[in-house]
Amino acid sequence: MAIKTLQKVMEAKIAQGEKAFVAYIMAGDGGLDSLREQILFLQDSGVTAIELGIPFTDPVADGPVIQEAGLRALEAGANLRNILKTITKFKDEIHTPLVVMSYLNPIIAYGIQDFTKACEQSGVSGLIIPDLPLEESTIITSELQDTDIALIQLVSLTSPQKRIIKIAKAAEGFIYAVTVNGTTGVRQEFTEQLEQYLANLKKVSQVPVLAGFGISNSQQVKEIGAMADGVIVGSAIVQAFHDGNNKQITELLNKQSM
Ligand SMILES: O=P(O)(O)OC[C@@H](O)[C@@H](O)c1c[nH]c2ccccc12
Repeated sequence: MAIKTLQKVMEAKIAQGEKAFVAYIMAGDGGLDSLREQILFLQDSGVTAIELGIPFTDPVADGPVIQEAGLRALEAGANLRNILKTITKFKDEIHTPLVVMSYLNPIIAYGIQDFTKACEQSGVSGLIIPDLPLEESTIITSELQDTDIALIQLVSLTSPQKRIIKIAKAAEGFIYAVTVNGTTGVRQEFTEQLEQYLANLKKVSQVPVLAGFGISNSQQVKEIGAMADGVIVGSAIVQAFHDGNNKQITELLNKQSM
């Protein structure tokens, strides 16, 4: 299996002695019209990849900030289909890999084959499907095989080592190391186990290991970034865009200095 673009981009960043930074946004929060602007803003800010959240009525892994953003996006009429269609319109302007994060339900409703085709047409480089366990992932990996779209696997603090090794074997793009037990959203403190957890993942994984959940300020970006190959920041960016505080996002990235 050829190495996919998303992974190559991550590896190139890391090879420069830098850390990867993935910024999550809720697609359609602020209306579908603001999607282009938000993506280009993050691209200009120098993020390594952009994670596009698809709004869903039952986002079991999400905390209040992303839940509310999802409701606003749904109210604005955003859905998987029109989000992908919107991106297709300006895909030539996007040079930063896009990762679609969706729960399984909207993908099944779309139809897996049609969804995969639409992702290819809009230039999507990766997928995160948090409620699709590795054991069932063939329903989509069979469609992704001949594409340049990577299915990102998630690992949690409670994953047993045997499972971690299994996931690492199947991993492509990067491994998403969830850093908290619970839902997305800003945290003040992280478990003492974090360093060991991430070190172990890096040891068993052939692909970059990125840490996400709870990371919201430059101090945390730096500290947790140092333990992994990079970080993923969601709620803090979603909130900043909602507040019109783009400067805060720039600061988060500028002080990255990892
Ligand atoms: O918001 P946080 O705590 O910074 O966490 C990242 C996260 O938002 C993003 O990657 C994400 C949003 N919803 C998810 C559901 C599952 C896995 C990951 C996600």
